[in-house]
Amino acid sequence: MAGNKTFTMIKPDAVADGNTGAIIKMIEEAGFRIVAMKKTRLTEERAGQFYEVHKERGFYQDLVRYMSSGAIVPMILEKENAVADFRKLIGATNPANAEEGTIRKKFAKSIEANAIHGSDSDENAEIEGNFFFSRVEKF
Ligand SMILES: Nc1ncnc2c1ncn2[C@@H]1O[C@H](COP(=O)(O)OP(=O)(O)OP(=O)(O)O)[C@@H](O)[C@H]1O
Repeated sequence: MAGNKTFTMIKPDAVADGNTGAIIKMIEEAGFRIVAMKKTRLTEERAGQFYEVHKERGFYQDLVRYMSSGAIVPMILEKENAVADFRKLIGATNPANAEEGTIRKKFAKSIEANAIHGSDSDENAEIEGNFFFSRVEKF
């Protein structure tokens, strides 16, 4: 039976450092199927839309600048219990608190340049996936 879905994107620091392949390997080895994937770049305006929920936070402007500073690799992933299991695989937002064996422990540089994003609910996974991919790309 098909599992449920989550959305992720490899962030500019990790793509620029050449860690895309290693991160995708960890994701697939953890049992996630890649439903959709591309390499693209966000304008400041689109990055601002994506992180709109953080608009009032002090780090918002820096985050928008950082997220539009280089290429990213967004993906839709499928697995049983996808959202929770993926959050476990990526580890804590701040890499200083991320557990051994997590993607952020291995690849994140700081609380901002933390290598990867993972949706925090089924509802947001759907919204975020639709932000990057059209219906025909999701197979
Ligand atoms: N205090 C902070 N200073 C700088 N950047 C931050 C800070 N807190 C969060 N961020 C950045 O904003 C992103 C979104 O913050 P959020 O609290 O939603 O974390 P998260 O859910 O772990 O991350 P994501 O949504 O990217 O998976 C973080 O991944 C990080 O890049």
